[in-house]
Amino acid sequence: VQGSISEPNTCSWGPFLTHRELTCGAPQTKSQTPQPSTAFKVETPELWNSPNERYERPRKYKLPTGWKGPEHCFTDFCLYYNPDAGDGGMSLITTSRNAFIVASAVLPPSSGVEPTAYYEAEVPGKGVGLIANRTIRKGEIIMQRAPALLIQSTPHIDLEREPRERMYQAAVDRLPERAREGFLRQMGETVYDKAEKNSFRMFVDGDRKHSAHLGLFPEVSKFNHDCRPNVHYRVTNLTHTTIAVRDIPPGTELTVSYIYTQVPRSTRLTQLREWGFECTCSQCTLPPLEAGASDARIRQIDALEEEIESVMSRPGAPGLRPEMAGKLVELYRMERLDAALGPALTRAALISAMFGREEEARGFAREAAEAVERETGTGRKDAEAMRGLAREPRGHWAWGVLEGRGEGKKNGTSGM
Ligand SMILES: C[S@@+](CC[C@H](N)C(=O)[O-])C[C@H]1O[C@@H](n2cnc3c(N)ncnc32)[C@H](O)[C@@H]1O
Repeated sequence: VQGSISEPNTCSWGPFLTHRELTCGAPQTKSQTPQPSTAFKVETPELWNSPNERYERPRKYKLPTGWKGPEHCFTDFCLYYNPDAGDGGMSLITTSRNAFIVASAVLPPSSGVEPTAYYEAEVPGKGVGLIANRTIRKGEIIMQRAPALLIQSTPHIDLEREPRERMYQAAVDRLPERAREGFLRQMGETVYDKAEKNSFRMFVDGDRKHSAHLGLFPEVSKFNHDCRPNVHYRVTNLTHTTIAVRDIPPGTELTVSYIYTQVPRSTRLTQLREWGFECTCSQCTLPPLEAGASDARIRQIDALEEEIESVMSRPGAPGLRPEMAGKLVELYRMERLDAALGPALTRAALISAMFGREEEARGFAREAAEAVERETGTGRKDAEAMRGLAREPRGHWAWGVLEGRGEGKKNGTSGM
C-alpha cells in the first residue's frame, strides 16, 4: 500500500507496493486535478524545520536516545531499531540519513475509533478482513498508526534472497513481541513475501535519492480491497490514516482500494491479478449488464472531466455549462466513488460559483471541504479555500464570472 510522508494524496490510492511500480501514483494523475497540491509531487515538508534544511550539507546522523544500530549493513543500508518508537516498536532498513529523519520525526500518537468498533473475520474469497461492529460514521478516523517496519526500496529490490531474508528477519526479531506477532500474522509465506503483500509506499525524504520505502503497518494490513471502498487512506508524515467515506452499518466489511479505481473493470482486474489475486469485490463481481453500465459511467466521468478541464483552460471558458457541476457529482455518486469525491466536488463548487448559483456553490463547497480534508488531511489550503467559498460565495474570485451565460444553452454553445 502506498502513500508518502508528505503530499497526503501522493500515491495514496495504490496500496501495497510492489517493485513493478515504483513511480509514485503513476496511474492516478487524472483524478487529482484540479487540486495542484495533490499532484504527484513527492515532498516531505512536515519533517523539516525549514524549506532549506533538507538541502544542507550532510552531517553526522546521530540518532536520538533509544535508537540502536547500525546492524546487518548492505552497502548504504543498515538495520536501525527502537522498541519504544511509534506505536510499540519500529525497525528501519535504510540509510543513516533516512534513519535520522525517521528517528527524529515527531509522530502523532496512535489513535482512531475504539478497538471494539470493528473485528477481524474470515471474508469469503478474501481471507481475513475487518468488519464494522457498530455504525461507523462518515469522517470517523478508524486507525491512525505509525509503521512497525520501514524498508528502503533499493535493498528490497537489489539484495539477494538469502541475505535479504536474514536482514528482514533480524528487523522483525528486534520488534517488541506485540508488533512482531502483528507482523507475522500478515498474509505471506516469508518475511519478504509479507513485505511485498502488505506494505504501503512511503517517501521519507522528499524526492531525494533513497527516499522511497515500503511501510508496514500490521493492523492496517487487514483491510481488504474493494473497487468502491468505504474507507479512504492517506499516508502523511510517517503516519497511516484510514477514514470512513460514508456511513458504514454494523456487519459491513471495511475496505480500502489498493489501486486507482476509475478505470474499466477489465483494467482493474488485470491490475489486481498482477498484484497476485483475483478480485472478488462487489464491483468486480457485478453481473455483465451492471458492469457494462458502470464502465460506461466511468467513461462518461472521464469525458466530462476532460471537457471541463479543456474549456476552463481557455479564456472565458467557452462551452462551460452550469449543469456540468451537478452532472459530474451525480456520476461520482452513482458509481459510489465516495473515496475520491474531493476534486469533483471542488470543480462543481467552482462552476456553480462562476455562474452565480449561490446555494449550489455553497452546498458543493461545504461538501468539497469535508471530502478534501478526508482525502488529504486537515489544514490543507484546498479545503480552506472551499470553506471560504461556502461561507462567502460572493467574495470568491470565481463568483459570477460567467453569470448570465449558459442558462438554457444545453448543447455546449457558449453564447460568448
Ligand atoms: C493486505 S492483505 C489483506 C488481508 C488479508 N485478507 C489477510 O487475510 O491477511 C491483501 C490480500 O488479501 C486478499 N484480498 C484482499 N482484497 C481482496 C479482494 N477484493 N478479492 C480477493 N482477495 C482479496 C488477497 O489475497 C490479497 O493479496
